[in-house]
This record gives sequence, structure tokens and C-alpha cells, in this order.
Amino acid sequence: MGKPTALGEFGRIAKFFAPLAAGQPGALDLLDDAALVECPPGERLVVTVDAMVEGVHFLSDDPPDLIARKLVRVNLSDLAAMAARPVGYFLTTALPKSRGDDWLARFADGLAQDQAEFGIALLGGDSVSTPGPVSLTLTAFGRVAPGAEVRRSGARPGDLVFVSGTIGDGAFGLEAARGQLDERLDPAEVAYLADRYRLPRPRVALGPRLSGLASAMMDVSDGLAGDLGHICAASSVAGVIEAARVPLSPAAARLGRLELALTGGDDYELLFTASRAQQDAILAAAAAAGVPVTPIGRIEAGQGVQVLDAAGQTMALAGVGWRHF
Ligand SMILES: Nc1ncnc2c1ncn2[C@@H]1O[C@H](COP(=O)(O)OP(=O)(O)O)[C@@H](O)[C@H]1O
Ligand SMILES: Cc1ncc(C[n+]2csc(CCOP(=O)(O)OP(=O)(O)O)c2C)c(N)n1
Ligand SMILES: [Mg+2]
Ligand SMILES: [Mg+2]
Ligand SMILES: [Mg+2]
Repeated sequence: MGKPTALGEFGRIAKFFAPLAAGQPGALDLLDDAALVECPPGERLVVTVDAMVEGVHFLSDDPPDLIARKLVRVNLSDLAAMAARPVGYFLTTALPKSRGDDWLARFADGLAQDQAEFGIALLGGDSVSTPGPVSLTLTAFGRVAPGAEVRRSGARPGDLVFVSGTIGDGAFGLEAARGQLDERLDPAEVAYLADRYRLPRPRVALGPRLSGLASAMMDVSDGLAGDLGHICAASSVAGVIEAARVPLSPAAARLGRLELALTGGDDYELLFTASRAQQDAILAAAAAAGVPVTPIGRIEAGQGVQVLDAAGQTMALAGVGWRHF
């Protein structure tokens, strides 16, 4: 777990966080009471926040750099789901004493890596102690032209339902990371799935390209079936998923547990709807973004989500997705 913190609160901010804000005049070197955030004319800020708690969102012994990168990425996934481009973030850490300076150094390395990968910077945050598990909160902001955002409320009867990437790897990946799939899969497949759980791939290149093409969009965090339910509720329509069309990775397909794939969550893929007339443009956008996109169903009049099996029969799912309490 590392040594107890030797640097102290302000030493840790100066050593680990201030370098991540370098080159950002609005961050005021992380020495002031708040940050100054610019937004160029003709654009709007898009702001999202997601928290991650040890034992709830990640495992206690997950590598700290990967915990940091997952925290960044689940938030960038929400910006992508609005068709926004990421710009920067604020970070709040609540850490127990057992997570010493070594742990925080590795955590900050992960942040630096993803800052470089996604072209974002740290603007500010808060550091507190806790007698409980690690609790991390990241507020990400991005930009989008007014009206270019894609909301959850625009799905219309006749639209197709699409999803990016593959579904289920995150849920199976949690089992893989816990060592529960060692007897069922090859080591390479176990490693692939555990990596998908620990390090989501937010579809930052695809999201903005879907502006003007997708009628509604969100990212899949709680589980595909339940999350389509949020689009349907916001749009006052019904959704149909054809389970056999849902894209699975080879490792997930080998496990053959479709229900967990459809409801397990931790996917951080884009789920969106679009009229049939946009299908070719969507596939072109997907190709340009280098992310596969698959039609998995349709929108109808009505309410609720129906999942059909390969024979066209309604699948009875025990639950539709992750719920906190
Ligand atoms: N404690 C809260 N205070 C205010 N808004 C919240 C709170 N929790 C969730 N929300 C809002 O409710 C909506 C659904 O939240 P959530 O399911 O967490 O979305 P996401 O999966 O995209 O993170 C979002 O618009 C979010 O901003
Ligand atoms: C140790 C551990 N147990 C269970 C899960 C599964 N899990 C926890 S929260 C969650 C849903 C996504 O998290 P949430 O806080 O709901 O994020 P949001 O929907 O707001 O993006 C899932 C699938 C996990 N990721 N890690
Ligand atoms: Mg959230
Ligand atoms: Mg979301
Ligand atoms: Mg959720």
C-alpha cells in the first residue's frame, strides 16, 4: 500500500498535480482559490462529473496509473456522448493514509499519460483525507458549437439503434481481473478482458463526428439494455434490441453469456440512434474515427426496451443494468 504520506497535502499538490496544470494560465499554477476557464465565441462548455470508489468501480489492488486513466476515460466518454471535444478537467481525491506518496506518484503518472493521449490538462481540484476507501471525482469539460450537441431525447420511431465497439468486455473483464475466468479462457483472452475493464476506450474521435447524424446518443456505463431505456424514456419512444446483432469480442463470444453482456455495464461505448437515411454517413464517420459501429435494433412508437433473441422471441432479463442501491 506504500508508505504514509511524507509530503503532506500541499507538498503533494505541488509535486504531483501542479505539473499536470503546467502551460494552463487559467489554472493559476494551482495556487489560487479557483480556476479561470475560457470558452471561445461560437462554442459552449459541456461539463460532466463522474466519481469512482474503491471496491465499487475498481479493485483495491488495481494499478494506480490505470485507476487514474479509467477515471479520466469514463468522463471523456460522457463528453463524447454529447458530441463534445474534451478540453480539461478538475480532480478531487479522497484518500486514506494507506495510499502514500508512491501510490499518488503512480496515479499522477497515469493522469499525465492520458493528458498527452487526449490533449487535456488539469485545471484544479481538491485533496481530502478519508477514513474509508479511495474516492475519486473528476469533472471534465469540453466544447461543442451550440446545437451541435447530441442529446438523449431525439430518437424517433423508424430510427435504427447503433453501438460502437464491442459490448460485454467490461463486465466479463471484472471477472477476469478477479481471476474467475482462468479455467474458461486462454491467458491472452483473460488479459484482453481484464484490460478492457481497467482501461476503457472512450470514443472521443467518433462522438463529435456523429453531430448532425445521430438523433440521440449516450454512452453505455450501466448496461446496454438499461441504457437504451434512458434514451427511450427521454425520447418517449420504444426500443428493440436484436441480441444476435450485438457485437461481441471473440473472448466474450466464447463465454456465451449474452445476458451479462447486455446488462453488465462498464462498456463505455457509444449507443445512438439515427434515421435509416443516415446509415451510410454513419458508417463513413465510424471508418474515419477508426471505430467499428454496428446496427443492433430499431426505435418504434411506444415505451420501454425489448430484447429479442435469435428466434425473434422476447428475452426475459433478470435486470437491465447496474444500479447504485
Ligand atoms: N447527485 C446529482 N446531482 C445532480 N445531478 C445528478 C446527480 N446524479 C446524477 N445526476 C444527473 O443525472 C443524470 C444521469 O446521471 P448518470 O446516470 O450518472 O449519467 P452518466 O451515466 O452519463 O454518468 C445526468 O444528467 C447527471 O448529471
Ligand atoms: C469492483 C467493481 N465492482 C463492480 C463493478 C461494476 N460497476 C460498478 S459501477 C458500474 C456502472 C457505472 O458506474 P456509475 O457510477 O453508474 O457511472 P455512470 O453511469 O454515472 O457513468 C458498474 C458496471 C465495477 N466496475 N468494479
Ligand atoms: Mg454519472
Ligand atoms: Mg453517460
Ligand atoms: Mg450509472
